[in-house]
Amino acid sequence: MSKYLVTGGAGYVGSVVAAHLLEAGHQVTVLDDLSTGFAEGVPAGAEFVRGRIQDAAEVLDGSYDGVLHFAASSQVGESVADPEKYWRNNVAGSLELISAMRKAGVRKLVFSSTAAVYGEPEAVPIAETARTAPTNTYGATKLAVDHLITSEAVAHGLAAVSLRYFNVAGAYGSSSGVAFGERHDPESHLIPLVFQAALGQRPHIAVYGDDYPTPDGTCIRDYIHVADLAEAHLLALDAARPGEHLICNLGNGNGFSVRQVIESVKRVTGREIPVVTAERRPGDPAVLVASAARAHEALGWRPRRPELDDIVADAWAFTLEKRA
Ligand SMILES: NC(=O)c1ccc[n+]([C@@H]2O[C@H](COP(=O)([O-])OP(=O)(O)OC[C@H]3O[C@@H](n4cnc5c(N)ncnc54)[C@H](O)[C@@H]3O)[C@@H](O)[C@H]2O)c1
Ligand SMILES: O=c1ccn([C@@H]2O[C@H](COP(=O)(O)OP(=O)(O)O[C@H]3O[C@H](CO)[C@H](O)[C@H](O)[C@H]3O)[C@@H](O)[C@H]2O)c(=O)[nH]1
Repeated sequence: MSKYLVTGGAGYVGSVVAAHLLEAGHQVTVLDDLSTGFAEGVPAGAEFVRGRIQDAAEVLDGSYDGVLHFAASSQVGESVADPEKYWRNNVAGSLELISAMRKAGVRKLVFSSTAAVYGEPEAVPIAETARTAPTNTYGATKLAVDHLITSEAVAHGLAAVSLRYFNVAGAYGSSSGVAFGERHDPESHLIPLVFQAALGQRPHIAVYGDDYPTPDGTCIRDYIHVADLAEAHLLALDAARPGEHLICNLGNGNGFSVRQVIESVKRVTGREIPVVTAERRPGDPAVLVASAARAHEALGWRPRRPELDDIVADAWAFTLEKRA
């Protein structure tokens, strides 16, 4: 059994990973300022400290075996409108966290990076060796933290893994029967927005552009089940080596179009979904699909829930449970 600090463990991905760590028998402390997370999202069995990563030195000591770092501001549009918030929270916050880790002698880190570091891809599927050219401040700050981690590994022997998530989706029902899913406010992600249209909470779903060079003209993305993502984090903790910074994409390697996602939601929910076609959203690449080859080789990771309907069904079950 090991002891881990999970920053951002009251948020969507962090709460699911914290639940997986607890189920694997580990001890977990969640550090979260609840800026976008929910105290009830912290899984039972985890210690909860309400606080900021900027003050991580007050929490970390030599009893921790590692840190899983999810805490961040992560809305692309907001990052363009208010870049200072993103440089401060994501980059300066991570610098304080990494510095506190060094002082406390905590020498293992798994970091939530993003496909947004690549920007408009030159080729798909996207490998980790692809050019990094983020098209928004959010992606730029995540790339800066990746560089920060590399230099810490080289200079001070940190054992580190960055996982570059593609489109995280779905929800997780833990063995204790508690479900963890996506609750962003405002919501900007496609699947929860299509649910809102299915529930009549918004008049329709707007498809952002149907003139892309794809088979049905709508954007293609690589949707990965949050529980598959969580399993990769536990494997990453095992794979981390002192002085090395391993970077792995996390996606299924399969793409689905916006229209395919809407069709899947129709099948799963059995509901009508009003759809309108809207302008392209600025900065949206036509196709973003991961090469998951390195995650397979370096982590021994394989997604176990790659079917879009299964991902959508789990997310729908969580949405209904939250409404009940
Ligand atoms: N959801 C996705 O599709 C996706 C894709 C790629 C990368 N990511 C990354 O994964 C991580 C988790 O994303 P999520 O979707 O779960 O987001 P989320 O907003 O649900 O979770 C982030 C959590 O971090 C907390 N937090 C933010 N700043 C903090 C600070 N300074 N100190 C302490 N806590 C702080 C928030 O309160 C929240 O609980 C983020 O780093 C995000 O950039 C997410
Ligand atoms: O109302 C909507 C919302 C989204 N979309 C489309 O649906 C696709 C998926 O959009 P999301 O906003 O759900 O996800 P993104 O692909 O934009 O973003 C994801 O990938 C980014 C990297 O590019 C970041 O990592 C981000 O956190 C992650 O959610 C995109 O083609 C988008 O244009 C619509 O058509 N209508």
